[in-house]
Amino acid sequence: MNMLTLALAKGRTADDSIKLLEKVGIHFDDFSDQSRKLVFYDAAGLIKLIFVKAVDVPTYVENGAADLGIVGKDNIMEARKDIYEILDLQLGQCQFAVAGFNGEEPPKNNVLTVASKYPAVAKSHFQKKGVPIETIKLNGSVELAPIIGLADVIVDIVESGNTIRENGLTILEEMDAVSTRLIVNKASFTTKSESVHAFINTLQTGLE
Ligand SMILES: Nc1ncnc2c1ncn2[C@@H]1O[C@H](COP(=O)(O)OP(=O)(O)OP(=O)(O)O)[C@@H](O)[C@H]1O
Ligand SMILES: O=P(O)(O)OC[C@H]1O[C@H](OP(=O)(O)OP(=O)(O)O)[C@H](O)[C@@H]1O
Repeated sequence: MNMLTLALAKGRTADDSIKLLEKVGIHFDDFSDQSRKLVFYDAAGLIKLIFVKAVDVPTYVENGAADLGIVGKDNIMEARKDIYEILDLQLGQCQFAVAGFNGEEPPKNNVLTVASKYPAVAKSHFQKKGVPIETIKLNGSVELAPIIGLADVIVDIVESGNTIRENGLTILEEMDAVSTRLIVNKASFTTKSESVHAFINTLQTGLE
């Protein structure tokens, strides 16, 4: 068996991801998302876990710096990397949506302006509908954009809907469902086949 490197997304899904790994018997005794440590080894010595920013997980996996990644579908869709998406881990469940002010007419002469943490996702969504847009990349508090006139609408993640509601916006269009996924480097899938498949099978037992 090869030791596998697993890139795990920091942020709100990290604890649940670690819990899922623990549930299937993969233990990281010294893991704490409060510590400044970025590399952890499982007790059996089979997995080297690197703890990285969610947005960077697909990059680590595509380049083979990590064999495996645990990251949200939002970041996978935005990154458009050449990787395999293998399992839906059913964590961090939410949805992409277009949101804005209800009843507002789309701009007639100029293109629709869309603010998002996910400009590629936004572009692809509106392109499929034949609607030309201009994207404005933001890194958070995206709901502010229509309020202060920075953009006509936003493309963002919605879970409870509280952020949208509390800022006076409405969902104008529902888009793809988002949840945390297991992704695999294409070369590792073949060259480390035994270890990768053992990991996938083990993780799958935690989902049933
Ligand atoms: N409101 C939400 N409900 C459920 N899952 C969410 C929600 N917001 C984000 N997620 C999922 O959790 C992942 C991590 O989100 P989080 O906001 O912690 O990371 P981030 O966007 O990288 O953070 P930041 O850029 O603020 O450091 C997202 O990629 C997404 O898949
Ligand atoms: O529908 P809700 O349950 O309100 O969740 C949706 C909110 O959660 C995420 O924001 P996050 O908390 O990551 O903050 P930021 O992106 O604005 O930094 C997302 O960008 C929405 O703003």
